[in-house]
Amino acid sequence: MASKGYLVLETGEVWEGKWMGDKRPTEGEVVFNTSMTGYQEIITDPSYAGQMIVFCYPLIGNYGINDIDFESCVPHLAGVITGEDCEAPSHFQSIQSLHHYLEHQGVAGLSGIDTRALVKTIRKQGTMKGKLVFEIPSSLEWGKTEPSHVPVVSVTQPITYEQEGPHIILIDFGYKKSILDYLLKLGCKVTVVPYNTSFDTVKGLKPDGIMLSNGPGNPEGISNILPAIQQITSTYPTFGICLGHQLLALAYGATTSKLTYGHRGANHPVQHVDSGKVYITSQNHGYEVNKTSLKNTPFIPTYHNINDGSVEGMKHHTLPIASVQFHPEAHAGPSDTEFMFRDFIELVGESTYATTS
Ligand SMILES: NC(=O)CC[C@H](N)C(=O)O
Repeated sequence: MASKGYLVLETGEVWEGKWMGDKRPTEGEVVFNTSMTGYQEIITDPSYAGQMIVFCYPLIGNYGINDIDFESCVPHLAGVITGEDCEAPSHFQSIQSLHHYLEHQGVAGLSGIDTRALVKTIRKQGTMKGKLVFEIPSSLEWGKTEPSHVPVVSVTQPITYEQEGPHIILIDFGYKKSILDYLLKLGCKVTVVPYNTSFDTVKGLKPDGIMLSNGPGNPEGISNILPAIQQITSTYPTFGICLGHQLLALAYGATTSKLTYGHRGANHPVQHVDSGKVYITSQNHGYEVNKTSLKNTPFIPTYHNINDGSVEGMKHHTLPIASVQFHPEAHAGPSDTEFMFRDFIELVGESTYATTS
């Protein structure tokens, strides 16, 4: 029988549940995701490094874990919190249960939690730290907050995927495999490079375009790389996704701030400013680019969030640089905005300024 365990929040609130996965107590920032499916993709998205995910959908694990939908080789999240964990999955592609996967990968979790009530608490008080423990501690001490998890999740050496097409440098802040898959499907040669790669190294790889990936944590946590980002992106056509979008904004003088409880789910509506068209997007972020701060930069907003009006995309007013806060690669989520990968590759093909630089 599963042992009892507790989620203890920074506020002192305690939630009792059934322990699942790895047996070591853990701590992290407690965030919630509203997606109804896609727990495997969510759990393996490196952007969740250091965070515990509360799944709003009441049951997870019911279709098991397959060997197709991983977004990274290993999960980096700090824990999983769910209403019910299905221990007997049923799906023709399933190779193991979620419970076993978490156990093998060293990720702890709690099931049997009233996630609806927990989400209401987070919505009201904002994302906060939490611990998963076997016994309620008499006093709460928190581990040192790391400045950024990006150095942990990023590759340490460049990796090239050879193909005949345009050469895209994917700067890895914790990229989801689906981003690489889209680029490869479109025929690109892709080199994944470490997050702190210098301008000279990028130039030496003779890129046709740059993709700035998603990734974990506060974008200000890696502000040391902003001058390189500025130099690289003002030289080559660039597209930024999520953390990549936030870093781009910071590199050109805009500011970012933390949302109360973030946007994490597969049905976030965004509106294209010019056409008025609405797209349903997959999202996973806790920070936003401050709209007013874009006024002092060469960027103009291109998309905004229908729910809270926050900036969801921007483009440079003269150079071929654009970015989005949401995830056009989706996975999990709707493919409404996958056209963005095609548009970017077309732009790379038409662009002359990289080759003349
Ligand atoms: N998915 C991402 O790239 C997340 C970006 C950033 N870590 C945030 O939470 O806002």
